[in-house]
Amino acid sequence: MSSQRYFSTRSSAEPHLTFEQAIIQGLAPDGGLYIPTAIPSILEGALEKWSNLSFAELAYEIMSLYISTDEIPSQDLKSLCKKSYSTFRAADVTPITTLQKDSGLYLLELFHGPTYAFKDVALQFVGNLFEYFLQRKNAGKAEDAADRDTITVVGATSGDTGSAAIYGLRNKKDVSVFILYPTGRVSPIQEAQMTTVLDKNVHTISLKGTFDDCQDIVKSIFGDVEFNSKYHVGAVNSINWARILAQITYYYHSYFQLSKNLGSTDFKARFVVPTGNFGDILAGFYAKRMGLPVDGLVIATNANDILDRFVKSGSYSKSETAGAAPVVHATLSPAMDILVSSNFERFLWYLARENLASTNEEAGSILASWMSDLKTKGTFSVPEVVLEAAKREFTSERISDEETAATIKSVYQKITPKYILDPHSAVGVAASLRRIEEDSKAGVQDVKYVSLSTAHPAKFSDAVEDALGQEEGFSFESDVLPQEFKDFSTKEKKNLFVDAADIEKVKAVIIEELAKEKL
Ligand SMILES: Cc1ncc(COP(=O)(O)O)c(C=O)c1O
Ligand SMILES: N[C@@H](CCOP(=O)(O)O)C(=O)O
Repeated sequence: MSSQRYFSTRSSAEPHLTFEQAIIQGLAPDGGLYIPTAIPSILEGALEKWSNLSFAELAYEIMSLYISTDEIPSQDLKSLCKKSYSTFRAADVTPITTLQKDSGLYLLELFHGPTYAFKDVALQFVGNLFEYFLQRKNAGKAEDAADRDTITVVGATSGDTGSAAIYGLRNKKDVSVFILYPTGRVSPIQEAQMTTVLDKNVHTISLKGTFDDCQDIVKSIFGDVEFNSKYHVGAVNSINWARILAQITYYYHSYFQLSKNLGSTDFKARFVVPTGNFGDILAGFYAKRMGLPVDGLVIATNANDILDRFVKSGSYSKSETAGAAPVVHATLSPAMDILVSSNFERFLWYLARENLASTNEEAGSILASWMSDLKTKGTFSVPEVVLEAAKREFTSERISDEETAATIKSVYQKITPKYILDPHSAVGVAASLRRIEEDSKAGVQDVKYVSLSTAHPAKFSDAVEDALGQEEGFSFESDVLPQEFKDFSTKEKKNLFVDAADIEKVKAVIIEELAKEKL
């Protein structure tokens, strides 16, 4: 198969990169996100052929459609997939569990990886992929050679990407990791997961600001040509195409599990995704476009609802009402407290290309214009034809904190007694329950809702304790906390602090810390 090439959402006139180049580059020089020149279709009979594969085998089959053997030989890619998913606690890696059979509600548990959040599925793979590319580039060079290829990973997190990236990249040679997170806006467990990793090449930076401030600084660092060319900046956020690619697998794997569970494929599969940066559900979009029989993709947001507002209005606006200042709400699901969903740009490109543009170049220009308006005016609107196309791919629900807490409680009490949801998963389940009720009233049948459970409840004690603390016999300590989390309080920690959303201060810290690594 000829190798896929990758180009920027903002200008396909730029050089088309190989898979390796796109992964190492992370973000395009024009600020755009890399997308493949084509979304491959699965072959006739693939669904039947793949239905009994292991997660790692299935990941290989899917990734092979985007990575040609002249870039990564089959055996190497199989080994990368096998290694990446050998670290998961569940035999099925991402098992499906039945929440409520009668109403067709299922939960896709994505939190059985090393850091107990769905980010592990991609970041275990990304860490091994970076290592693979670097080992290949540095083959034959001395361990201390000055000309070794290196990567300085700079990532932003609202809580889960950070630890998943650190656990995916720690102990990797020629890699340094810098993770920015908003001070006081991640959970204690999320912070401890990051700051208790004392490896010399791992650095966490607590920054006074929001996740969006951290994300904007990361993107600006990628745009700093001099800094980037000197330090070879790498991306672990979902701006990196490898993150999206690796997340496609669990849509297929869960569909196969559900088909086996039901003993039939005669159902309509609808995936409900608690959404913040749009990377998780975008993988579902690719899965569907490739040929997975997906009857619907539902965006479930918390009060930070830029995506829900877009789906309902066609306006992509930082402010909730015209003229008002943008606000990032602190919610029970903090990892989704995101103002601008950076990955939405990839989907917007397909909307522009398929509904407005006659060439890729024209679509890139439209995207560049929309992104420029978003930056300068805080908003842009799309034509009706584009909004209608968007709604054929995604619908959306906005879930309040009250509904989130009520859903944690109702699942625990009656829907699936004693099952404990984390608040992000509860956003998705609340949206699913809303849809199930609507379907019932409308007489819609044969729908199965797969709600993505994106984190283990142990990572969000406040929300879980608030919702369940009064339940007889409930104990967060004994019912929820894994032993490894109990040890955090006594572990040594290291952290760095930046007192403002200031890119120069962040760059200075990175430079200083890189120098220390060499001592
Ligand atoms: C636990 C959890 N759930 C859901 C999300 C939303 O995923 P995405 O950002 O890919 O939309 C995130 C991160 O954003 C998360 O950390
Ligand atoms: N919720 C995320 C925010 C960053 O999302 P990403 O998918 O772009 O890494 C987090 O947990 O950090």
